[in-house]
Amino acid sequence: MKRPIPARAVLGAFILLLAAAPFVLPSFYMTLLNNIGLASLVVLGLVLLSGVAGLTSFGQAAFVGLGAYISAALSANVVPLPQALDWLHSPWAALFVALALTALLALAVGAITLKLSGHYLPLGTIAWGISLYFIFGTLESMGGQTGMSGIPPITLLGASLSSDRAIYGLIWLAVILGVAALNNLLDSREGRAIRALKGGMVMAEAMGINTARSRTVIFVIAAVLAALSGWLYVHMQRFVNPSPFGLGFGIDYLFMAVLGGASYVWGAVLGSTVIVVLKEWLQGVLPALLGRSGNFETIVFGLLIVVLLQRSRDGIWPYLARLVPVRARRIELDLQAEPLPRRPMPNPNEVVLDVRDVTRRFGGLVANNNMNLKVVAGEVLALIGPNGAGKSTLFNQVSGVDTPTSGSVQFRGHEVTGRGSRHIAGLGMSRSFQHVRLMPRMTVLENVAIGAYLRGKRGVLAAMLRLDRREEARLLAEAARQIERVGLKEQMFEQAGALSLGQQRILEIARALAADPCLLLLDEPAAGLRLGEKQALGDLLRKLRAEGMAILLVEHDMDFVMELVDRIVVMDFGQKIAEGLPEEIQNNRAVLEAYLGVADEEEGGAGAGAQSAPPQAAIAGAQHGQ
Ligand SMILES: Nc1ncnc2c1ncn2[C@@H]1O[C@H](COP(=O)(O)OP(=O)(O)OP(=O)(O)O)[C@@H](O)[C@H]1O
Repeated sequence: MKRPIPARAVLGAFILLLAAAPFVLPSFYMTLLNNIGLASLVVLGLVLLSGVAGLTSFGQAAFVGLGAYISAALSANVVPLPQALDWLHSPWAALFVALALTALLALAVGAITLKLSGHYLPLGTIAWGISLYFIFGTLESMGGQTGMSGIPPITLLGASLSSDRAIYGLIWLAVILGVAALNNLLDSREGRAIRALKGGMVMAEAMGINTARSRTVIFVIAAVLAALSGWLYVHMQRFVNPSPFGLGFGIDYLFMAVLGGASYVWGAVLGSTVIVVLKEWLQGVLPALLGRSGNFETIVFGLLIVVLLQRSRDGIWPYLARLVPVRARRIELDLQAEPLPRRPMPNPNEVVLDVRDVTRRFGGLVANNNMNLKVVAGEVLALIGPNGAGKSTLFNQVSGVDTPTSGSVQFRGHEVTGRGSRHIAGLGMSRSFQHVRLMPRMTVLENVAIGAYLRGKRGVLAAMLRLDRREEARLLAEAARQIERVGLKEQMFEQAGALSLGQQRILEIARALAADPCLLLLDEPAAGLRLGEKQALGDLLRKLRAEGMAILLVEHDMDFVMELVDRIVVMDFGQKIAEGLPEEIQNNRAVLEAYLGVADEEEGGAGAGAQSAPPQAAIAGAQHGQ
């Protein structure tokens, strides 16, 4: 097996090669490299948007056009300006105007399109992609479909970047800075929030992440990167017309992202390189081979997409990474980092959660019917009941995933009925899920750090510029402490997807604890755990209870419940049928009936059997049998 090369050495070699290129390569290759760099900038945005966050956009070429057209209009004096604003005609000033206007338009377009989900979102991006393209064609003052020339080159330190060789350095500087900024972003609090978008809105919002904001932020970043590419392009070509900004190019960019490896930042450069070079080569070879002219390369690309999607959805970056193994930078943990501030715990016996007459109807089905329960600080309350009793539905009403049809939920004295889960998480309620919701490709440490999202403040820009390191060290140290606390220290740097289901459940508890909650909602925490793991979980929950935490859990494992909890609420058909101490519940006839379907004693049969069995075993046995 090859020894991995340090990432810095590979990057250094790559930059050296890039720096040497203008001194050794003929003009044709400089044009090719420029085109690769320009495409890479757009595809970088797509990696963030589609690969990392799962939002597919076909419309990026239109943003390239926007950057190009705005800069062309300003710098070629198409827009008449008063003399005081003459400086706006410089390509550099035009760059800032182009980026700012593109960001504004992306905000507006994003506000409409990003509400769409599933395949409606890509369709939405196609719609505005086409619209913008046609708008460019209608700009008569800029030559309409024919286009316009006379756009000045960029000048830098008195030198005019009018040749391919001259502008090459600026293009690739932008690419390298773009790669660095995105890598920095993804390795930060906001980056984890963006990566969590792929895990679904419910999990991300429950961790306090404003998913709508995160989606908008990456949409704007991707649009600005595309506009930057457009600016460089238009001042390199010194000519603009709508054709390079149409839907076909939008598809090409997406293909570059998929081919390179949509979830790898460097995959953007790889995908762009392969497609730009292949296109150039095929455009020469295929017409000569077939004896007539035409865009035959499009057919080859179509076939290539189909093969790629079937054989390697992760693109070709993983193959390259295997060929040249790079030693990834391991996250550095500073366990001495100043601990994050903690929220004050509720007073002993303070009512932390108060559920009053909560009813939730789904059409004709009443999943929760006038449910009432209270959880006090320093108590573990179990919510039990047969499958379909309505426990998870109640969890959703409490945690803000869903809104009750009627009734109210109060958390620490705040009315939280119908407030979103993000708001409730901010007040100190944190949860795990019945079906684990974590990011399988992120490490255990990073997954748990998502839970601490609300305990940090540094934003996207600070992350890109690496100004967030102190806070980041504190967040990671907190995540590491919670991981140790739940007993997953050995697995800290493993991918979460490689853990057993039981360990993944424990990870979710660590993630919930990283939020510093005062109420913990655990949905079937013991499911899939081995005996030793269950005992360790029980010990942990007892310790948390002793610290004053309130815990509400849904659980089917009756041995686990009876040994651990202080009180039990039993549900059946959406209603509360019993409430009391574990020993009271074990002897409660209504509970036995609910679990075993026991009829009145007089009817005998199953009822008689159930009566003779020890109640706890009867409940547990019935549950397992379901
Ligand atoms: N979004 C929904 N739309 C329609 N019906 C729903 C919805 N969510 C839950 N239900 C129904 O509400 C009832 C209660 O379901 P719920 O998942 O809350 O039960 P549960 O007690 O958590 O069951 P389990 O122990 O199997 O998880 C079920 O009949 C279920 O089919």
